[in-house]
Amino acid sequence: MSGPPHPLRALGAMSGTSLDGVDAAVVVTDGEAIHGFGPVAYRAYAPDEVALLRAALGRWDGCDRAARLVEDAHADVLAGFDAPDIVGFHGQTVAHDPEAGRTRQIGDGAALARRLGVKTVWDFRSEDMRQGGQGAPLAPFWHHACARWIAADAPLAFVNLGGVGNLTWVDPRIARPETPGACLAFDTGPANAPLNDLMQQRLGRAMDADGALALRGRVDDGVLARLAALPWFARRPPKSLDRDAFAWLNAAVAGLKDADAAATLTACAARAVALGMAHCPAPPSRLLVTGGGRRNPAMMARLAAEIGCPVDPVEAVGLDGDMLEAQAFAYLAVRVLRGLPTSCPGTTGAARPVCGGRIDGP
Ligand SMILES: Nc1ncnc2c1ncn2[C@@H]1O[C@H](COP(=O)(O)OP(=O)(O)OP(=O)(O)O)[C@@H](O)[C@H]1O
Ligand SMILES: CC(=O)N[C@H]1[C@@H]2OC[C@@H](O2)[C@@H](O)[C@@H]1O[C@H](C)C(=O)O
Repeated sequence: MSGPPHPLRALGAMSGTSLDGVDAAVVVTDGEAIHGFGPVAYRAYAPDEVALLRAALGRWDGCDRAARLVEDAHADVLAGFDAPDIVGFHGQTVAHDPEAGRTRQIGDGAALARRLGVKTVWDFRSEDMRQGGQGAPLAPFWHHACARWIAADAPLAFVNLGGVGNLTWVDPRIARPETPGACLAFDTGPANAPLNDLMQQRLGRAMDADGALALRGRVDDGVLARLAALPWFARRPPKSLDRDAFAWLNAAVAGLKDADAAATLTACAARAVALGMAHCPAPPSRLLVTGGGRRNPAMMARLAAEIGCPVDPVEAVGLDGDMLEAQAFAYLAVRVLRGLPTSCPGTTGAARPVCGGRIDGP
């Protein structure tokens, strides 16, 4: 007689679009419910490593040195964990063109599995694209599991403010995430990427730490209005973006003083989320914010001002906003192992629920 599936100790790793480093986290799960959370770790990329990764952005082939760096950085950080049952390895996205049906994450999961001696699930996005999906976002099924873990009893939304922003609306009263009506997800628009690029270009800094510069500036409403008028925002989800899809914003603020430019790009990230809220099937009871942008008080204040429901960092419900994406790939790895779907029409636009990921290793 087969009982309920045994929970596994899954170790997930994510190297996000802001190119800051590798996040790694353990989740104990049967691929459906969350049974517990385990240790986490972070391995920052050094400045020369960031430069190597930046040079790979937009490249559909080559970049072997950048790929080796991604593998080495992951091998370093993942080897520090105690005997996981399975690894979920996202890799580093360097190019993403959903309209052309192509996406590229560098780093070889089979090589990583050999180095770690642990079964590894990777290449999470390709199968979704083959089935007509955007290949992103993939965290939504994890957000759904989190909403059930916190015993939410009404629809709510998660917003990830990484390089790009993405939003997941979930109805936790529906048990399976692939059931129509349980999840709707899409990329909202620019989040930290244009702001980080501005800080790097003008001040040689990686980010507007704590929103200090933006808090001193004035928002240029003309730029915000130009952003809001883009057909992207009216387009119905699912939809996903390349990191640099809104690079024109940096040209749009070129004539503004540093503080005003930072304030304007910060406001753009919040406005993109607010415009995205219109696509939710029903107003969410609350908005839970994850990703680095939740540490930026200027961005959070703009968001709270633009959104018609309570806005809180995910820490308000006991989750770890630095690790949610790494945890997502731990969870998805177990789902792939069990043959459960990792995306569906409501999250990526795939024609049907898709189980996406390659499995390699012992
Ligand atoms: N204290 C802070 N103040 C302001 N901004 C911050 C702070 N901490 C992090 N950030 C912003 O968050 C970014 C990192 O966010 P995060 O780690 O969520 O991105 P990511 O996972 O790489 O991106 P993505 O989710 O798009 O793949 C930083 O590059 C910075 O812009
Ligand atoms: C192609 C790609 O790597 N997309 C990332 C990126 O960063 C945020 C947003 O754009 C999201 O679509 C996705 O990452 C998260 C982990 C996701 O797939 O849910």
